[in-house]
Formats: sequence, structure tokens, C-alpha cells
Amino acid sequence: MNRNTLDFIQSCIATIPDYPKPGIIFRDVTSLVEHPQGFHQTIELLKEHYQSMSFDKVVGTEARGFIFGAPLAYALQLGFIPVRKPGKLPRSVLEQSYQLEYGEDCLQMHCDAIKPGDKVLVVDDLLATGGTVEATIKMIREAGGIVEHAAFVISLPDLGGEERLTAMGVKVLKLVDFPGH
Ligand SMILES: O=P(O)(O)OC[C@H]1O[C@H](OP(=O)(O)OP(=O)(O)O)[C@H](O)[C@@H]1O
Ligand SMILES: Nc1ncnc2[nH]cnc12
Repeated sequence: MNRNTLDFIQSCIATIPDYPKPGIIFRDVTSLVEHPQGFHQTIELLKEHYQSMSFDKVVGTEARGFIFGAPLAYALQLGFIPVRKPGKLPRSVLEQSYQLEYGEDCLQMHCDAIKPGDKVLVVDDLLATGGTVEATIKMIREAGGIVEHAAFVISLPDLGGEERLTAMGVKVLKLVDFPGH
């Protein structure tokens, strides 16, 4: 991947100290997607990385995973499956609770969204502890899907998410690292 493009993407991400709680350094992708070139180049880089691989579906996690997952699915000409916070999906769901860097939450996915044997690319904006995407992968695997790749715009490497996903047999792509947290 082109270093200048990655540096440009990193430069578009705003940093907000002590949000949403004291001690958290918030890396804000809204400033990236507000920038037309920042948004476009982010999706283009992800598309170029994955277009030679074979996937059946892209899964993205609410809410910020939708911002990148849906346009990437479109660019790869794949269907997009939203994983949502509880009570938002109308059909039967699978469910997983998980820990966040700053709290606890639960995610749901439609039972019939993934067919046994589907090859799934998981997308989120940011990898911190890995709890969100671990819960997402567990639901996809429970439905019979195959997850070998997960893509993030941002990684916070000191929080251990990459090691956690690697231990699940998942290859992690992240465009920018922000050491410290
Ligand atoms: O690797 P983890 O420790 O799980 O943290 C990363 C997750 O946290 C944020 O989502 P959040 O739950 O704040 O929800 P949002 O996307 O709705 O803002 C972010 O968008 C990732 O999904
Ligand atoms: N430090 C952080 N910045 C932005 N989103 C996050 N999600 C979890 N940790 C985060």
C-alpha cells in the first residue's frame, strides 16, 4: 500500500482526548469520511487489497462498521450484512455479548444472513480490544460461515485486538496504527 496515501488517511483522523470518558483517546473516523478524498482513498485501498480474493459476503458492525463495510461490499460487488445492537433486526437473530474498551454491549445478526460455507470478510472502523469483531466472528461461525479476514481503518495496537483475532485464525488488515490509547 502506498505510504503517502496511508499517511494522508491518518492525517484526516481527528483525535479527541478524554472522550467518551476520562483517559480514552478517541480516534474519530467522522473527520476522515467528511473528507471526499479521505473517504474515497480509504475504500479504494481496501478494494485493491481484497479484490483478488474470493468472498461471498461482507459483514460490518453497527454503527461505524457500516460506514466502511457497505461501500466496500458495493465496490467488491458483494452483499452487505449488518451486525446490529439489540432489538434492531426484524427476523430471527443470533446474539453475542462482549466487552468494550469503555463498557459492555451485545450484538445481533440475522440467522439466515450467512449460509453454511459462505466466505465472509468482516469490516469495522477501528480495532481496539477486538471484543466487537470477536463477537461478530463467533456469530458468523455459528451460522456456518468461514471468516479468515478482517479489515479495519484504525488499529490501537496496545489494546491486543490483533493478537486476539490472530488467535482465532483471522488475518487482520489495518490501514493506520495509533500506538498508545
Ligand atoms: O475492538 P473493540 O474493543 O471491540 O472496540 C472497537 C469497537 O468500538 C467502537 O464501536 P462502538 O461500540 O463504540 O459503537 P459505534 O460504532 O456504534 O460508535 C468501534 O466502532 C468498534 O466497533
Ligand atoms: N479509542 C477509541 N477511539 C475511537 N473509537 C473507539 N472504540 C473503542 N476505542 C476507541
